[in-house]
Amino acid sequence: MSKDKSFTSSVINWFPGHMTKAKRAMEEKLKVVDMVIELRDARVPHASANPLLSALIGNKPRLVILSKADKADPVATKQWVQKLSSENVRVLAFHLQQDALMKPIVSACKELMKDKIERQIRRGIKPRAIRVMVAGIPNVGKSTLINRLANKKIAQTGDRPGVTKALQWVKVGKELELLDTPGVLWPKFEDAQVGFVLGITGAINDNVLPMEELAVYALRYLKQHYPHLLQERYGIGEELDDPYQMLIVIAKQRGFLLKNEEMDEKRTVETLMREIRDEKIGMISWESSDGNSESV
Ligand SMILES: Nc1nc2c(ncn2[C@@H]2O[C@H](COP(=O)(O)OP(=O)(O)OP(=O)(O)O)[C@@H](O)[C@H]2O)c(=O)[nH]1
Repeated sequence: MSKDKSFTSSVINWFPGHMTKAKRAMEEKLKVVDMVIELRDARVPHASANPLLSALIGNKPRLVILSKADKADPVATKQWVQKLSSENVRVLAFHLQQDALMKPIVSACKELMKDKIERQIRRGIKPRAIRVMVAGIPNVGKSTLINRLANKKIAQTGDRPGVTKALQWVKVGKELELLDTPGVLWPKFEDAQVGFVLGITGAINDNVLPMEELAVYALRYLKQHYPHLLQERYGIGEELDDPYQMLIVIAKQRGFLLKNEEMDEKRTVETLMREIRDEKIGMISWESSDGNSESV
């Protein structure tokens, strides 16, 4: 893609230059917690991860929660859950607004902290509640998760630059205590592909995004991985490979044509992107676990 460079830098510039502050705030919080709940978007589990988090967390146990699982391809999500799991890392996937969260999350945290708790018991120490913080990139579902676990609406300020707030704990049942503000971190910016999939899933403000480029990326990807969904929704046939031609098919199907019979590109692109984000096309994952060598 010819505009890869400018695209990546526009995405990077969108994140305010406060990464050092965010990192420091995260380090402060990490000092007082036993473990971390890291949120990632189930549709883009690689791109929505923060590149520094593993180093920051060190050997503290981690529960990775893949949010928005209701929007992702369930087969891909299952593969990601397996891929990201390890001895010190459990992985769960949820529709954060609808699924029962409390039981599986408390139980995963207890499981991850089992050794430490057992050591305390052996030494005659009564184990206290497990202290946990939630961390993740913007818009990944941190507030939704904290509010559901706390069972009330907690005013969120996050780690916004300039906002200082005393650390507050929220009780989650008897066995867990959660920091009421999450750690907000930036996503990976390693290449344009990451920027594209974050843009497509709505993690980045549309105002800074070249929407036609996102649409072209999305159509190419869908053609390769979910051709039947393109066929079902827009009647885009097997033979069509050129994303621009696919846009024309969509424009014709919807009647998005200008006076001269040319396609109304802006409207077509906007409609396509909206329908992707609203899962009108289907449940789609934008990264496959085979393509990404990462484990956490
Ligand atoms: N469909 C769906 N939407 C979700 C899910 N989790 C969160 N959302 C929506 O995603 C949007 C962002 O959620 P928030 O909880 O505000 O995310 P956040 O990480 O706190 O966002 P910042 O405050 O920007 O850091 C909201 O519109 C939520 O309703 C989910 O599992 N499924």
